[in-house]
Amino acid sequence: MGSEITNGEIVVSGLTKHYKQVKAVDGLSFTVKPGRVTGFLGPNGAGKTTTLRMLLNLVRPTAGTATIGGKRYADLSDPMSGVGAVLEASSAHKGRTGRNHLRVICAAAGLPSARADEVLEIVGLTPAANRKFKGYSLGMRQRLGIATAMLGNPQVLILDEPANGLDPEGIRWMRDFLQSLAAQGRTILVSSHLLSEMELLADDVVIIAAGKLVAQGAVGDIVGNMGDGGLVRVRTPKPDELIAALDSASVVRQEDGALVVTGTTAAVVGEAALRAGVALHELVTERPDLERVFLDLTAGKEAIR
Ligand SMILES: Nc1ncnc2c1ncn2[C@@H]1O[C@H](COP(=O)(O)OP(=O)(O)OP(=O)(O)O)[C@@H](O)[C@H]1O
Repeated sequence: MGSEITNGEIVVSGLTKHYKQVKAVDGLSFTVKPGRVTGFLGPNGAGKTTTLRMLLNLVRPTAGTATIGGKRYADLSDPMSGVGAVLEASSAHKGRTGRNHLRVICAAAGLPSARADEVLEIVGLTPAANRKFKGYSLGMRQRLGIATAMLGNPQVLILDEPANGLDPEGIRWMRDFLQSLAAQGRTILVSSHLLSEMELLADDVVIIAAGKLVAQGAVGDIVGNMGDGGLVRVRTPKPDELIAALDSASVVRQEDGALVVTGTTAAVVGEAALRAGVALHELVTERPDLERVFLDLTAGKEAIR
């Protein structure tokens, strides 16, 4: 792996990018740890791509800094072995095979052409190595993009929306692939606008909206906190007695006779039923629609722009 970066921690500090009136990124600070897959999550237009572009020295910040392994990208002497990135759906010369596409880049970068076959193997594209790019599916194009980013055997991998358009099997492959790279001690940063994707792919998550940090932490903790607004669905032959035993303001009667209780847990409802001496025929916790909670968490911020 690249010797220049030994600890590929990404540190974003006070990062800001203004385009005339638009505060695309606005005083953003977060860190990304090596050895983990970190999801960079935010609704469309939140500023994810602009942040990644600043990290890769493709856009100049209005203020603040972004470093990888303690250095700005522009100061890396061998960026290819330090950082691999795929910012857009991969494109290649349509009539060129995947293998030749990679060989051309190897030649330009001074890498042995055998490296092309190694990265094809790493991303599972060997069977399609001699097929032309124009015949590649979206999933194969994503893999070829990642293969390109892996040419320099980078310590840090940055992928913009890598799961976009993948089918469940493709997402499962992506998860296993990214997890295996993280297990080797690499730093993996992947963006998405879908919480459900991040739940599948990431260990940690950084959530932004309107260019600002909303939350950062282990994906399980963040999703767990979002789940606090859970619902308990309960069915009893004596609903009036149960409602009397609960905070009635939190209970909604359903048309099918069930009760839905908000802001509580199944344990609290079960114990209230026991105290009231009513039988329960059903008691389930319903997970809130996390995508909905995520949108609520990040909504309203749009208006700030
Ligand atoms: N070159 C530019 N000039 C002007 N405004 C820009 C430019 N690049 C981005 N923006 C604006 O900055 C904001 C953030 O855009 P950005 O692409 O970083 O968001 P994003 O989170 O990556 O969204 P998406 O998922 O849609 O790509 C948007 O309002 C966008 O219109």
